[in-house]
Amino acid sequence: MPEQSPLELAEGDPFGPHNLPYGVFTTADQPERRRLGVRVGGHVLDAGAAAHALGSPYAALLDQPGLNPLMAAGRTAWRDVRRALTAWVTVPAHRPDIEPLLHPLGAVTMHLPYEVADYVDFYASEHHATNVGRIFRPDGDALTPNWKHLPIGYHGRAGTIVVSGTDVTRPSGQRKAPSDPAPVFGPSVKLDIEAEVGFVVGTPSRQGSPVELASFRDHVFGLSLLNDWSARDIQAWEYVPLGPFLGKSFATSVSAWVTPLEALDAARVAPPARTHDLLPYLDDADEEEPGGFDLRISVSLNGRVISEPPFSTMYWTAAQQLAHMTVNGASLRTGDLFASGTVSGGRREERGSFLELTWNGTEPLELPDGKRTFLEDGDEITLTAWAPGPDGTRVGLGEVTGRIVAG
Ligand SMILES: O=C(O)/C=C/C(=O)CC(=O)CC(=O)O
Ligand SMILES: [Ca+2]
Ligand SMILES: [Mg+2]
Repeated sequence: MPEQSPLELAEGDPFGPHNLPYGVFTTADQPERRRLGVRVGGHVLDAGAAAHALGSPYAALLDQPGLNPLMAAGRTAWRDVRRALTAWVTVPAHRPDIEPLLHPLGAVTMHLPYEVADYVDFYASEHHATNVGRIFRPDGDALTPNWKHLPIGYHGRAGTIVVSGTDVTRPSGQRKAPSDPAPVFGPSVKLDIEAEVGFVVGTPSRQGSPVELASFRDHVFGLSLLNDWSARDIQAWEYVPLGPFLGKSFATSVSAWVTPLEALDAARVAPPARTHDLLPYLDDADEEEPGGFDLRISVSLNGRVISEPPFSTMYWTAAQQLAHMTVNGASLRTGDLFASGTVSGGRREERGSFLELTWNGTEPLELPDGKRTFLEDGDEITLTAWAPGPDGTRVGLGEVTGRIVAG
């Protein structure tokens, strides 16, 4: 019997031709040569080599060590390249050219797929913000007065974003519990995760020109799963009044795969009903396209699912976040990454952080190997997700994984 082609995928494969996420890989025989790849089932297609083999006009965009040139090329190029890739992996006549350029995922090393420019992190889940407000500020209102009027965010540290699979060293820092007489220094004892989705900018914008809600698709290339590792003890002491700093800047993990927005057309949903009138630049009531995404996230600790945060519950949309972060005229650069904020649903088993899952350590998770409050050295956290695709298919978003090592 002839060997089955890697292009003949099982029915319902979440990495079929309806998905085609981008990544950057190296092979063992050429560990220094980073190449742009596209995931097809359990393989990665060497996109540059495929473009050359087929005489494609997109070879200059695809024969690259990273995604930046394609991201900068703009929406029409994104659509055309995706059409070409779809044909390359589906038209039988291309098989003899394409098949030799497919590498099994187990035989490649994945890298950060683009150079991160600026990094911004939002705070867009009403459930998360309410929980964190109750925990950190028990004497005040859970939501701050501005929360329903603008998507709150802060600028993070672009240079410490790492690709899935990278170990995370437990950070040290200052902490001071309210009952402590003075601050102490040492390894964080409240190391946590935040299950998030990161949106990456392709097309830049000019300084002084805000990006409107309706221009979201012209600028945003795609999205990835993201874990915003957070040291809650460092954060709780340092954040007043300027916000998160060292408690969140030591490492942020992203998936090796960037899913193009076009692959998620069937996953667009309306965000939750707005409870407050919005200023015109944020008012999405009359937008043609619903601003939410129906992404079903799953969080695992050492291989066991501990939470399933639903992204569809996010109050602020990525388009509103983009409009807000540019409304003052701040420009966008190719590679700017903005994260959604922790995704938490309304139920306990939908919370996207240990802070919330264990109520700041006061209600430990009961796991087969004992009670758990925050992360221990050796723990491995994996986020996965899928979204509805066309015709009842699923779009896999890959995974972001990281293991805690002692500091
Ligand atoms: O309310 C606070 O003091 C801060 C809460 C956070 O941890 C902010 C954050 O990282 C935003 C998010 O991921 O939703
Ligand atoms: Ca965060
Ligand atoms: Mg972080």
